[in-house]
Amino acid sequence: MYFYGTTGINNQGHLEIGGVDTVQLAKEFGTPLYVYDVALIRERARGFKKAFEEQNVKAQVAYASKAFSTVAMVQLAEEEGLSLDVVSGGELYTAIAAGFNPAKIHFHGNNKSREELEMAIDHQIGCIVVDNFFEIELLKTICQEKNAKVNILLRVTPGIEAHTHDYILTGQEDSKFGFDLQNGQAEKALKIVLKEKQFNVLGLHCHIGSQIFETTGFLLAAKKIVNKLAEWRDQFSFEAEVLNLGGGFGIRYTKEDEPIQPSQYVSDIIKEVKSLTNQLSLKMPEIWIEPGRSLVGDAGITLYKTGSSKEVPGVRKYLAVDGGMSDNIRPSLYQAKYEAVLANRPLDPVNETVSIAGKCCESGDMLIWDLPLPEPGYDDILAVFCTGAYGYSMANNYNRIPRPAVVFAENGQATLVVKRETYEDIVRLDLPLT
Ligand SMILES: Cc1ncc(COP(=O)(O)O)c(C=O)c1O
Ligand SMILES: N[C@@H](CCCC[NH3+])C(=O)O
Repeated sequence: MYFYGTTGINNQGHLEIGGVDTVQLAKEFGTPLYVYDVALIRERARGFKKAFEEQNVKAQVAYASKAFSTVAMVQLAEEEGLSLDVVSGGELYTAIAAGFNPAKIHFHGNNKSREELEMAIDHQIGCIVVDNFFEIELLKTICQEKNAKVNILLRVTPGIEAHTHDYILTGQEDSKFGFDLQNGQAEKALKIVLKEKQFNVLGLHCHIGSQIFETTGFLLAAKKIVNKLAEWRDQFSFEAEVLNLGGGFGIRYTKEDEPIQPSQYVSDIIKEVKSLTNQLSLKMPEIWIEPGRSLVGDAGITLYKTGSSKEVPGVRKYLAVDGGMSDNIRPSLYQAKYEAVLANRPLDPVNETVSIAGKCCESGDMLIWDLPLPEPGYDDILAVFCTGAYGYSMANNYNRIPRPAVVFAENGQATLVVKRETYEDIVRLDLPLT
């Protein structure tokens, strides 16, 4: 059994997190329930920040809020001195509603709407990460209308194929994101934005993918970009103040995953950028990163109640829980793997192998295949680990299942930070036939 952060077993023999008994949590707040170990999120945030401070490099650690965006989470990010990456009007609205300092917000996205860009400009956010030629024109027009000047980064694709699931590759040439560095698009974009007085071009951004376990991809990306920066310094007298290398740092979901320390990614990246800029006599840019999963992923667990089970003789036993792909779509979408225990009796001898099914009307709604467990009964509490990133944020109402509540646990204190959806919420936007 592997425990993350403050997760462990208490005197009652129950799983606890943040000093709070998970069986009590399930009783008080119902299931399914997302629970976060706040101390672990703080530890992860401080780890990234410290890694930069130790190397004495100007930096911003921007929390990629797509991993888990709620008002309380954004406030926690601010408490920890992080910047914030948002990718939609909804995430930006959440940040503003949370009172997050707009100057530390970076806005991403491959198809930001006019309304979203206007919202970003009106709130004077820190920077807009420009993704494509269409956006350059749109942003220019809006800035002219509003007589505004914005900080921008150009998102470039450096042609890196990170070793991860195909669907979460983003740094390769054939990508819907960004300007390609090698086929001349990035250079063409730079020439355009440098001419526009509405833009203050801070530098470049790239994101090579997600759930990456090696530093090689980041270093290769840095090398390609810094080499290009040297060419651009000579051609256009442009020197980047900022180099944003995105997020994507991998975490441990199961025992097969062997992540490296955040400080390792950071120190390898810094070493590489320092050495490259030195060689090419470029000034050392600020390094920005955008971790999402690695800040919140292993700090979250989901509690479910067990329900029906079905034996397929000689094949397998299915055990159904009261959630599924509606609260965690990652197994169906990416064949993502998770580990889990019975939270109400984690120390019971493991004597069964069961496959955890969700309750959605979809054969692919399976949370975990072949999970070793003590023989489960009806109404046991199943705790699935490492659901803190892209769980709540990708939750949906398929089969009109209400989305679960979210609780923050810290120092023995449980705080409800997102209420459970109700059936009234489910029909709230529906209009009857007239
Ligand atoms: C531009 C950008 N930045 C940051 C992230 C965060 O990635 P992760 O949660 O893997 O750290 C993503 C998602 O992959 C992204 O697309
Ligand atoms: N949502 C994905 C990762 C994509 C990240 C955004 N570019 C996941 O659950 O792993």
